[in-house]
Amino acid sequence: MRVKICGITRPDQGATIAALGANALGFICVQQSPRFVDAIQIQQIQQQLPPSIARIGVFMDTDVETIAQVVKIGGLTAVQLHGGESVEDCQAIRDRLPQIELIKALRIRRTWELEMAADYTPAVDWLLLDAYHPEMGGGTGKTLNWESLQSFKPDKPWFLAGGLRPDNIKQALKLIQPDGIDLSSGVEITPGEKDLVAVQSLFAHINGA
Ligand SMILES: O=C(O)c1ccccc1N[C@@H]1O[C@H](COP(=O)(O)O)[C@@H](O)[C@H]1O
Repeated sequence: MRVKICGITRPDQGATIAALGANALGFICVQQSPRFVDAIQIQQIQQQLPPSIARIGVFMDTDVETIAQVVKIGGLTAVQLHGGESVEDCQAIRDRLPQIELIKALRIRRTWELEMAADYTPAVDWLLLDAYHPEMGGGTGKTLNWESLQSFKPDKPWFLAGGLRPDNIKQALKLIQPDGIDLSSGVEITPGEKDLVAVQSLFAHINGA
């Protein structure tokens, strides 16, 4: 299973979280977020990481050339689209950056919105489900209704996100079996400052300790 820890802002924390067992790290490329990091900061963080770890840039409704520039400077291996990007937008990014893994996040308010996933699967590599929040784009700490996801079986692998924490991860994984999990505020002291003890506890829970 992929385990992504998102909202990394510091090289030392990125390296430690990779050593603790994360196989993907996320960088928030959304200027309005308190977890925002620019391309140079991402470059500095990623220089401390093992080559095997996925480096995922999180964008919201960003133009394709800006994304391409951050990918290049920051050394990203994947792009997560967390805004209102259309299937055509995803395809345009895929055409511009064919070597980059593409993840489309869907912020789910009502169960029927899961049907959108089928439209996106041909254009992306992964899906990601996050909880909807009226004022915030992400990093909200809000959980999805996990029972309602039990029949969610898209044609592409998917990440479960939204309000996951060391103390609820086992319950979530008992109900559903996503291909990856994605945590941000649930392993933080303050936005952008990760709680390394909480990250350690997360891996202990996942690994059944
Ligand atoms: O974390 C942010 O600040 C953020 C801002 C804009 C778009 C996405 C953002 N984060 C994403 O939110 C989810 C998880 O959040 P949480 O665990 O509920 O705090 C994750 O996919 C992040 O990539």
